[in-house]
Amino acid sequence: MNETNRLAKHYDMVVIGSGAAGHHGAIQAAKLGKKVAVVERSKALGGASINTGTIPSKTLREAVLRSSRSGPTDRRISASSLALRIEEVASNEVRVFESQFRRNDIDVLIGTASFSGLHTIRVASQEGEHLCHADHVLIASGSRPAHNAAIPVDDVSIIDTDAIRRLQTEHHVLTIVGGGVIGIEYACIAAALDIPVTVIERRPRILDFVDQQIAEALSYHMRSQGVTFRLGEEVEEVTKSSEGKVGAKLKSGKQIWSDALLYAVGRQANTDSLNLAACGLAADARGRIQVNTNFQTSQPHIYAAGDVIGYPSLSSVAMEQGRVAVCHAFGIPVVSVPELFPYGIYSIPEISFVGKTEEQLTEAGVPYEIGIAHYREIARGQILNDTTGLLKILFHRETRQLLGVHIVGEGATELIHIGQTVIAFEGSIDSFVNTVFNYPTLAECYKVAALNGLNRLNYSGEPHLVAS
Ligand SMILES: Cc1cc2nc3c(=O)[nH]c(=O)nc-3n(C[C@H](O)[C@H](O)[C@H](O)COP(=O)(O)OP(=O)(O)OC[C@H]3O[C@@H](n4cnc5c(N)ncnc54)[C@H](O)[C@@H]3O)c2cc1C
Ligand SMILES: NC(=O)c1ccc[n+]([C@@H]2O[C@H](COP(=O)([O-])OP(=O)(O)OC[C@H]3O[C@@H](n4cnc5c(N)ncnc54)[C@H](O)[C@@H]3O)[C@@H](O)[C@H]2O)c1
Repeated sequence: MNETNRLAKHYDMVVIGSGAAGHHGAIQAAKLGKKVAVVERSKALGGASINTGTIPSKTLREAVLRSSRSGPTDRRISASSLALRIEEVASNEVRVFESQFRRNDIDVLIGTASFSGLHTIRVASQEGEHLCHADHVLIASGSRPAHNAAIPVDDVSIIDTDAIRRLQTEHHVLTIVGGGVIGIEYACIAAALDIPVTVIERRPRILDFVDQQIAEALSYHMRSQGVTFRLGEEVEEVTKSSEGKVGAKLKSGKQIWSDALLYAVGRQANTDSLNLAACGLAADARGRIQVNTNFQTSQPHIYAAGDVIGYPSLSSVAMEQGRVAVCHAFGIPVVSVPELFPYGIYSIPEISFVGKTEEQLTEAGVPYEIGIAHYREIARGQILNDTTGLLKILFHRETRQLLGVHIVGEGATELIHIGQTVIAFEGSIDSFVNTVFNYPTLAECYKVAALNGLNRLNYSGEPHLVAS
C-alpha cells in the first residue's frame, strides 16, 4: 500500500450514488456487516428516483388527478401548490434515506466521486478532497436527460424532465418531443390539466415495447383527452420567437408552435466525472458501462447497477440490481428472475405488464390463447367510470399456464402483481377460475379474463376441459 492509500479510509464497499441502485446496494452491504460509504454529489440524497424522476412525476400525477376529480373549477391547480406537494413528498423520502443510512452505520460522503486507481476513490467537494480505499465498488451514478445541441434547453419554456418542479400550469399549449415513457406520462398529466399537447415521436407508434392492443387503448383515451400525436416525425430544431413562443421544426418540414416544449428523448448515463480510465473501464456513447449477469464490470471487484448500465432504467429494477450486485460481491447467493419483473407506466390510465407479449410468443412458436376482461363489464370498472380499461392474459393452449398479463386502466400497476405471482409459481389460469375475488374489485378481471380465455379454447373446436 502506498502512502496515499495508507491515509485513505478503508471500506468493504464504496457505493457511488445514492439513488435507487446505490441506496439498496448500500443497505444490503451494511446488513451483511460490511463497512460501507455512499458518495453522493448532490446535497439531496435519493438520486433521480426521489428528486427529479419517479417520485416527483408520480406525486405530480396524483395531485393533478385529485384536483381534476374535485371539479372543473379546480382543474388548473397552481404550479406553486404542485411544486410544494412534490417538495413535501421528496423531502420526506430524503429523510427516510438519511435515517436508514444512519441506522445502518453507513458513511454518507457528500462530494463527487472519481477513480484514482483500481481500489481508490477520490471524493471532491467544496471543502476539499479525500480518498477512500474500497475492497469493492458499486457504481450507481444513474443518468440525466439526454440533450442535443439543436434543442436549446433553457429551463424556462424549453425544458427537460429535470426541470419538472418548475412546470407552469398556466402554459396554454405544450409540445412534447419523445413518445417514450416520460413523454407519455407527462402528456397525460398535461391533458388532465386541460393543456392541449402535441407529442412528436419519430417511431410509427408510441411505447413500441408495450402490447399493441394496450398501447392503442391508451392512444385512443389520450386523443379523447385532447392529445395530438405526430408519429413517424422527428424534431430537427427548436427555436424561440420574439414573443417567446417555442417552434419545433420537424424533418418533414412541419413547424409546431407552443408556449412550452418538453424534451424527453431518453437518458445519458452519468459516467463522465468518474475518471473510469483510472480503473481500466470505459463507457459507451450514451455513457453506459457494460456488466455481466452478476453486474460485474470487466474489473471483477467493480460492480455497476441502475441507469448507468442502461435498459430497463427503472427504479424498481435498479433497487434489485444494487442488491443482487452486492450479494454477489460478498458471496451471498440470490435468486432474481428479470423475466418476472413487471413494468408500470403511469399514464392516465395506467399501463402495466409482466411476462411475455403476444409478439414474443408468436416469434417463439408457443401455442397460446388470450383472455380479455373489459373494465366496463366489471362492476368496479363501472363504479370508477373507467370504461376503456382492459386486462388481457396470455396462456399456453395445452397446459393453460399463465404466460403474460397486460393491463391498461385504473389500478393497473397494483393489479399486475396478482398475475406476476401466478406466473412466478408457474400457475395456470385455472387458479383464477377457481378463486373467489372480493366484489366489487378490479381483481375480478382475472377471473373474467380466464373464463373468456377458456371460452376461446372451446370456440376454436378443441375439447371442452372443465377446470377442476
Ligand atoms: C420523469 C421520470 C419518471 C420516472 N418514473 C419511474 C417510475 O414510475 N417507476 C420506475 O421504476 N422508474 C421510473 N423512472 C426511472 C428511475 O427514476 C431511474 O431508473 C432510477 O432513478 C435509477 O436509479 P439509479 O440509482 O440508477 O440512479 P439515480 O437515481 O439517477 O441516482 C444516481 C445518483 O448518483 C449521483 N452521482 C452521479 N455521479 C456521481 C459522482 N461522480 N459522484 C457522486 N455521486 C454521483 C447522482 O447525483 C444521483 O443522486 C423515472 C425516471 C424519470 C426521469
Ligand atoms: N413508469 C416508469 O417506469 C418510467 C417513467 C418514466 C421514465 N422511465 C424510464 O426513463 C427512461 C427514459 O425515458 P424517455 O421517455 O426519456 O426515453 P425513451 O427512450 O423511453 O423514449 C424516448 C422516445 O423519444 C423518441 N425520440 C428520440 N429522438 C426524437 C426526435 N428527435 N424527435 C422525435 N422523437 C424522438 C424515441 O423514438 C423514443 O420513443 C426510460 O428508459 C424509462 O424506463 C420509466
